[in-house]
Amino acid sequence: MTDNPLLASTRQSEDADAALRPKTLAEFVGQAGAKDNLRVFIESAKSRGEAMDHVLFFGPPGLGKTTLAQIVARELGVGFRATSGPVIAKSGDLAALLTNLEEGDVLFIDEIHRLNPVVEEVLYPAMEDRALDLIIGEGPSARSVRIDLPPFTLVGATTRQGLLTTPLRDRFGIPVRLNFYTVAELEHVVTRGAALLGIGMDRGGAGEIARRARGTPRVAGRLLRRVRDFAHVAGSDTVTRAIADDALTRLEVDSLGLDAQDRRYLRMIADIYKGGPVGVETLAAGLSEPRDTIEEVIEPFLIQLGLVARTARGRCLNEGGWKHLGMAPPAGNQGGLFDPGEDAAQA
Ligand SMILES: Nc1ncnc2c1ncn2[C@@H]1O[C@H](COP(=O)(O)OP(=O)(O)OP(=O)(O)O)[C@@H](O)[C@H]1O
Ligand SMILES: [Mg+2]
Repeated sequence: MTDNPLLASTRQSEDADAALRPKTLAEFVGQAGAKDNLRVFIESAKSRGEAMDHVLFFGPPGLGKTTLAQIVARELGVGFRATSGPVIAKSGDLAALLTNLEEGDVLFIDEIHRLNPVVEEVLYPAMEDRALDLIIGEGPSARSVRIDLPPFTLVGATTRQGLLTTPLRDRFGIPVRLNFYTVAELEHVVTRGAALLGIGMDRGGAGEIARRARGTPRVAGRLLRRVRDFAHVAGSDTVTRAIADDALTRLEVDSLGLDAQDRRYLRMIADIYKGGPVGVETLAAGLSEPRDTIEEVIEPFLIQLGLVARTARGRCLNEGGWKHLGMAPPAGNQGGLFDPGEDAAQA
């Protein structure tokens, strides 16, 4: 997912993110079910003195996968090694990472759906038997040697759980889905962030930013910084609802939290394809966006809001989508009639 400019800029803001990143489970806002379960698994692993089972975090960008991976290591009181799928080019690179782990360490592999298949093969025995199968020599004299690895916890993160191979997915004992945050949770994220950054913020201001943060803490953090700039220039030391609303409107973030890119996507389906169905490749070409960006970044939130649906025949605008654009569906349009099976499968 680093191939697209949007996510690349996301990566660049990772430094700014670091200041707001919660360091403990207690500080981590929302995702109550996931947190409760993780707490149990962490406590249990600690009391048994064993490495925790492998964990897979999956869900849209910016919901806290990397943050939780770091928290898991910290709460377990073990070392944290981080890498990412596309960076591990050869199986030898992964072997080197694995043999350098210390007992109990967390090895974090971001974008794990982008692992090279040859590298992935090395991971199977490492995850299952905590062993490494190496081939020594070449030709008829080649032999396989098994090396034991220290007990470790693999933490994988992906925005595309569906792209993981079944053997890899099955080897994670603890799969954790992250969901979009509620407005109340994001209000908490904004209030906490404002305090950490020394920004004056009243409840109205926090509520307005939270409502328009696309269900995503990373977006909340980004909007918080931008709104702070507007407040600063306006000579106000407290962000109120009016200041937040004015700033967000100028940033082209609308009442549902959709940005210009989201609206361009909705308008393309409405104006050119009369509400759909239209295939994702066609939309990608029309919007000059990579298909990945559409599927990973744009669509999940619009589907969550019920504005569009993924159907077997393509994307369709739902009634809410037409309404949000202030348009009426053309007569005879069947937008909203969709096959729920595909959405479930895509999730
Ligand atoms: N539950 C939370 N409470 C407070 N802040 C959060 C929470 N989750 C995420 N954040 C903030 O959002 C930022 C983005 O989170 P993170 O980098 O963990 O997302 P991610 O799921 O790994 O995204 P990506 O898929 O792009 O890698 C963090 O720096 C942190 O400041
Ligand atoms: Mg991440």
